[in-house]
Amino acid sequence: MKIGVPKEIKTNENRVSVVPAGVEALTAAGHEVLLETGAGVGSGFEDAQYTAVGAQILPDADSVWAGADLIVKVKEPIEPEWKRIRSGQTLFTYFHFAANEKLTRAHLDSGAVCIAYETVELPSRELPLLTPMSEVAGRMAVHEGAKYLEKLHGGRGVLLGGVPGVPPAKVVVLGGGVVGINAAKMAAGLGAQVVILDISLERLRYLSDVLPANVQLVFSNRHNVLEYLAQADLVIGGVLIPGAVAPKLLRREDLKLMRPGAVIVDVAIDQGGCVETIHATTHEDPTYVVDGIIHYGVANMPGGVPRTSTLALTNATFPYLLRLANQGWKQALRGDEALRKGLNIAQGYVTHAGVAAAFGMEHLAPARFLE
Ligand SMILES: NC(=O)C1=CN([C@@H]2O[C@H](COP(=O)(O)OP(=O)(O)OC[C@H]3O[C@@H](n4cnc5c(N)ncnc54)[C@H](O)[C@@H]3O)[C@@H](O)[C@H]2O)C=CC1
Ligand SMILES: CC(=O)C(=O)O
Ligand SMILES: [Mg+2]
Repeated sequence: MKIGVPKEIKTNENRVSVVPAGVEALTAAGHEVLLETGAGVGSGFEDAQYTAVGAQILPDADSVWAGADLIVKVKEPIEPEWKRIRSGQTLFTYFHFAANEKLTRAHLDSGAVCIAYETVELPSRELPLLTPMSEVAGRMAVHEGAKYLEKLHGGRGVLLGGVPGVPPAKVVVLGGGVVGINAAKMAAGLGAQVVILDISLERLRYLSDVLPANVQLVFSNRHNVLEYLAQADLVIGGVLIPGAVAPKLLRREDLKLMRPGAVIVDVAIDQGGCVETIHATTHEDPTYVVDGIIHYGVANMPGGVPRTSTLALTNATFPYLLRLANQGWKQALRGDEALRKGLNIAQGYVTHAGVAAAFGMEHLAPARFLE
């Protein structure tokens, strides 16, 4: 099969979807890898490292998209890329369709098969292709939050860990999944006083076993969210209903309860965000202020640390990519229930209930396309 690796063009996105080790395994299995020149440079991989293991380097994105049966990316194709998508082509990447109707309609119109990293789901309910980036973003949310709490950046001027004689900052984490546990570990390690709110008692029990004593576990309901919000210096949003638009846990009027100069890092922004006043921002211009509260809504946070993120992402995605290449999408999805849950759009139809619900559309079960 011909596998295309375009250079990511979303602003400040320096990850790449396949590393040289992956190309080596794909070419050994008899596949051709078409890589856009410079695709790996932002993650520290030169073209020569790819050609050494059998990749063909193509001069531009048009030739990669035109030549490949299977396109593997990191981020959703953005508008300038839409005209390149061909009917029948398979796309394997993050899409986050439920947050963006225009994106969804463009992919429906393309006739392509869209398998979304973020909804591949194991029987344990783990999201194996989202997990590594949620680990990165959860950890990074604390760095970013600490930075914007500095006075220079408009924050309250509070140091997360405090110092002897001065109490530490209060960090409230909404959702105790992968983002939540990673954020909590980092914030707690810096000495902050952390609260995680989640609706899953099973998850709260697990978190109480593995997290240190400066992390409090609280059941998430509106009453409790507002109580902890009022004391927070930093709020980190990490709730998720897989594939669906994120529930809004903070409303605009709630910001008035918060301390001026407090910071919200809404990691859940890629599914629309869990804060009513959040909108997507970029690494170049990551924050804005509403009612005195700093909002951070970067939708590709791991793109800011591309070396770590590319290695972490491709460790997880590669086995699935190899299966798609070896078997073709239909056979690979027939044999793997987890990967089948990744099918969001096929040949003009929505195949994921969460995406369909976001826009009041109908959806067909993936099985309909695998006969
Ligand atoms: N902005 C970025 O660059 C990135 C964003 N993300 C996003 O971060 C979000 C979280 O991802 P993960 O932690 O991997 O998800 P996860 O599935 O591991 O955790 C989500 C948690 O939210 C909890 N939850 C659901 N509804 C809730 C509610 N109403 N109140 C409180 N808790 C609730 C669930 O019980 C679960 O524990 C996703 O939208 C993901 O796409 C992930 C990586 C990078
Ligand atoms: C998960 C995601 O959207 C990202 O890593 O950019
Ligand atoms: Mg994202």
